Amino acid sequence: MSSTSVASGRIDHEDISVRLTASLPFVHPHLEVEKNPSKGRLVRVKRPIKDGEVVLIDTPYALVPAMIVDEPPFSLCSRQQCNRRIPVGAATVSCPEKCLEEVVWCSNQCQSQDKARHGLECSWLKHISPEIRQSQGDATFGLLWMIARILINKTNENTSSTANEITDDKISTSHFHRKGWAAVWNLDGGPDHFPAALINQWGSLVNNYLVHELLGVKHNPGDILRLICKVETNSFGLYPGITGRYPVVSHVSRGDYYGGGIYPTAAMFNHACCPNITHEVDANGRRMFKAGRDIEAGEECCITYFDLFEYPDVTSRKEAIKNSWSFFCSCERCNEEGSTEFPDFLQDLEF
Ligand SMILES: C[S@@+](CC[C@H](N)C(=O)[O-])C[C@H]1O[C@@H](n2cnc3c(N)ncnc32)[C@H](O)[C@@H]1O
Repeated sequence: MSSTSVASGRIDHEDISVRLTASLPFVHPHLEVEKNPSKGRLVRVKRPIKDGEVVLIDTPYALVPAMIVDEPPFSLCSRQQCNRRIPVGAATVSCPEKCLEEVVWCSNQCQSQDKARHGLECSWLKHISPEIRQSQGDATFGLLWMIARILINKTNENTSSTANEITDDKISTSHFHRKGWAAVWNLDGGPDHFPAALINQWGSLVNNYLVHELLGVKHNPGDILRLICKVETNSFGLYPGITGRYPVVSHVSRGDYYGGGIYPTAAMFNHACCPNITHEVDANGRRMFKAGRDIEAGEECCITYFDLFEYPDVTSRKEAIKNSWSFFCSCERCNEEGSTEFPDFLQDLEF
């Protein structure tokens, strides 16, 4: 067991495994959130942080198992307070209603403790998911299931209505003081961040599938649409390995996707292709962020949003970011590598 402590901002894996989820999220005392005109909010370091220090540990507000890969390396225990990853082939408990193959628990105890929560999604999964998967595809179903689980967790949290009063222009920089649904609703991303055609498509999905009598929770369709925008802007994938080692080790990938989730506190990190923060998920879905090098006071803390191993050149990285997150990366590495590339407009000129 390590002698370091959360209070000093230094924790290691052994500490985390015995710490109660209730004491999370942990945010290093040297971090603060501020606003930037081009990137929105960002996380900055007030006082230096050493290479390897844990800077943040977050618990997921909701997780869903991978829907888009044939053989994910793990399934996930459905009980939100457990989230255990279960290796393929290990024993699991399935839903007695056989609602969906991907719904499993790691033990009878988890299944029985999750009965009430799962009861709110079970009929919807059983009767509506086949239609969604067939007509909209697995990725869209995964997104809608994530939204359904968030709404169920919000309902179970029994939050006050004040969390719902936030509008996009009022999202607050005091994000680290918010927890649960209040932190989810304070996330960036509104309908104006996405093309109108996509918003219309999501609006139809909300009306057809999420405002539905078989889903055990009811919400305003406009708010559900805003929630989809927030989830699309802020969700994290689950991978077995570490994301964001830098410099990139050319033969080390973070491994295969096995699920996705919303980590409301960690979603404050912006992206850089030369990240100074790594992140990794433990066996219960908790996500730990560590300094990848010494970080000086005043530096921004950035993670990478994708596996840098898969996108070695600046052109493929810019393309991936544009397609998946709709922003233009101007990190130090892209600026440096981009300046050595032949600009697009010159390629069109005839000499
Ligand atoms: C997960 S959120 C990060 C926190 C966000 N800046 C906020 O205000 O809550 C992702 C969004 O942040 C912005 N962002 C992240 N990294 C960026 C970067 N390198 N350059 C520009 N914008 C970035 C984009 O708007 C992106 O959709």
